[in-house]
Amino acid sequence: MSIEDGERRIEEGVRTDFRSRMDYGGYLDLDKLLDSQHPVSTPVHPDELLFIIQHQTTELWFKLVLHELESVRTYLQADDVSRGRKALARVKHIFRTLAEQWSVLATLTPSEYAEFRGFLGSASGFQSYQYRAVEFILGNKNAGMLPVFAAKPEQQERLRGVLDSPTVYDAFLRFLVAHGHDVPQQILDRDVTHAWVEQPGLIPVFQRIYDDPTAHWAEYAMCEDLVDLEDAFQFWRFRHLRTVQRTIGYKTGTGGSSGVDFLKRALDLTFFPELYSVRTEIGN
Ligand code: HEM
Ligand SMILES: N[C@@H](CC(=O)c1ccccc1NC=O)C(=O)O
Repeated sequence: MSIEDGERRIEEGVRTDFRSRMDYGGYLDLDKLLDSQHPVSTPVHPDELLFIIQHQTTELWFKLVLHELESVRTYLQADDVSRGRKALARVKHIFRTLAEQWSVLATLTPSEYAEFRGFLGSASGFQSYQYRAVEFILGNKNAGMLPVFAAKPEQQERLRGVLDSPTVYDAFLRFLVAHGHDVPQQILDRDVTHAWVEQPGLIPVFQRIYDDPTAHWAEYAMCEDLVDLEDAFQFWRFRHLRTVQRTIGYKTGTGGSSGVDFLKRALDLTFFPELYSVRTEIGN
């Protein structure tokens, strides 16, 4: 009998004494994690906890995204496309989850948010160092973001490290060269500290792959994975924009930007423009 009087019987072997054993909370450092929510509103607004947890969970996922993207780059450099694709798939699923998570924050009404927004001062997601690092490693580099982190030298240095390193796309182009594709040398020699700008010289390279996927399956699959990733990332940006619009309308941001209009312009940023442009040529 599995249920008695509505209770599941706890089996004999189930451990209950953790005075000298590793337990759940210890392993996960839950004391620290669950003691990290500090509302600043006075009196504490009941919805500020939602606001904090939504950000903290996002930052935790960003931490994993960055870690996985660094490994995608390493796998590509080591010519291990299968493992690269697997790590990329994980990142894609994280972004889909994060895009979906906006619906939780959307339960915060404009009037509820207005009641504690003033307590946030000039804090803004614009100052998220991990978000910026993810943008950088994917190619949206912008050295102008570094001063934002001047008050946090450790973060600023890590961000500078990502700015100075090749992107996932740079690593992918080298992978293509190793597999016999004719990537123009001046593209390979680019200054990796700059934002990626569309390179028409890459279109024929991708055209050759898309014209005969069977002959270039690994490269083809990786191209499609990158498109999936850009789509998922843009979807996150879009849902952020729409959540902001429904919550603060056209107010200027706490970070000092115009707000919705500034966020809209981020939708024009792109990581892998040639992978979209090549689609225009398919079937012609
Ligand atoms: C009601 C909730 C939110 C509002 C009203 C809001 C509003 C804004 C605004 C107005 C900006 C532009 C910068 C500024 O002037 O402040 C911004 C940027 C940003 N926010 Fe939010 N945000 C919200 C929730 C979130 C959440 C949950 C995250 C997750 C970490 C987030 C991450 C970001 C990031 C990364 C940026 C920089 C975007 C960029 O540079 O393109 N925001 N937000
Ligand atoms: N920029 C937002 C404030 C905000 O959303 C925020 C404030 C503190 C920490 C993170 C935030 N999230 C995203 O910008 C606003 O203008 O209302």
